[in-house]
Amino acid sequence: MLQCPKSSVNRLSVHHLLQLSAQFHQVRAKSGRPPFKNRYDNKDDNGDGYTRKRNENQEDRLQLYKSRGQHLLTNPRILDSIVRSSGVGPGETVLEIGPGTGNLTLKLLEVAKKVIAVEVDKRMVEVLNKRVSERGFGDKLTIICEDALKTDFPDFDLVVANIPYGISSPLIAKLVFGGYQFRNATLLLQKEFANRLLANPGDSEFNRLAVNVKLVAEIDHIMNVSKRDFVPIPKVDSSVVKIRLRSEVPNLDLNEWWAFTKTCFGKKNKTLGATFRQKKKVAELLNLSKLTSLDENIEKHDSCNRSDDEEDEWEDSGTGVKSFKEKVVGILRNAGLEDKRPSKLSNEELMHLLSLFNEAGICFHDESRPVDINASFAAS
Ligand SMILES: C[S@@+](CC[C@H](N)C(=O)[O-])C[C@H]1O[C@@H](n2cnc3c(N)ncnc32)[C@H](O)[C@@H]1O
Repeated sequence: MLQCPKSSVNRLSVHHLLQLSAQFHQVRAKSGRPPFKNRYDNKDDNGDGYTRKRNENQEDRLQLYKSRGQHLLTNPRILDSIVRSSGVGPGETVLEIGPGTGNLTLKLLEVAKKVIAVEVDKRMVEVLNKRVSERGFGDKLTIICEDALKTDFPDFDLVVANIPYGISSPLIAKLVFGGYQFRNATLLLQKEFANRLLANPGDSEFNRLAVNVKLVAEIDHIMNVSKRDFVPIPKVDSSVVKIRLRSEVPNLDLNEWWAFTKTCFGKKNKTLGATFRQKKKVAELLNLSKLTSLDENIEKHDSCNRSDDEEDEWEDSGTGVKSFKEKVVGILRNAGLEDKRPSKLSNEELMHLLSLFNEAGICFHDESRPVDINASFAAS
């Protein structure tokens, strides 16, 4: 009788599956019936690293960890569609984040000039290396065995990747704000996350990440992918999106913009009036504005822009919190935005509001603190 270990199916190692399979084949051989052929007996390497694992002893213990987002895309039709929709050409270098066992990498190597694969898991890298050299593509592949969020990427033309979903926000922020020049990024993302990225002002999913990414890039939906196309099957469906950097981006201080959108979208369903009336927020902005006005250039600029009356009011206000709050809310009111929710505003409206605040000497970015894109976008 076949015996299945008591561990759950998700934790069933390939080693156990091989044992089960061997027992099954022995029973069948004893019964005199011809050997049973299943899809795991195939020698073909049709982009399914999992299939090969069952044929090769050294890979038979490779466990896939959910914590690292290790869901391998195994449907060759979807893999082909992703490569086709990326538009990668024979002269181009592709950056792939999280190549895993190489299902997508092998498809990319067939058409690209070069692939740079960034993979954090050494065990995956071993399998990838082996499969790629067996197919004679070794010269075209560079593997960087590091955390994609902690390493600088070499030059590339395109990104094509089934990324670990847990790092989607900071990774996309790194790609679009990291100073990289590339034609486009074709990414497989969790469907809900993709919907948020694709959302427009007024949509319920519209959030800070969408606001920020749309400032510098355009995003298109390419296709949906069923959870059943992955091994192991995840809980969620996926979507492929294509991100293209805009050729012209607004001329603004990105640190200031990120800090501003963080304030506005802190509670995205609150009106801006309610957000900017919060005592803590008012005190924070007041402190920041005082700090910033110590800067020589800003001091000059402020003095030029403030009337004597305004200057007196600023200085006479003791802690200044009350008059500062009135000033902040006054700006919102005059702009007709006091009762508006940030998720209903276009980027142009938000940029206009930021310029009004800045002109009034109200700043959002604390220059004494270094900006960490990973941390800043981790929770978007
Ligand atoms: C969703 S799997 C995709 C595997 C393969 N591309 C496929 O489609 O079959 C994500 C891969 O990203 C790797 N990974 C997870 N976190 C990473 C990180 N911070 N940097 C680089 N790779 C990472 C995982 O080890 C895993 O191999």
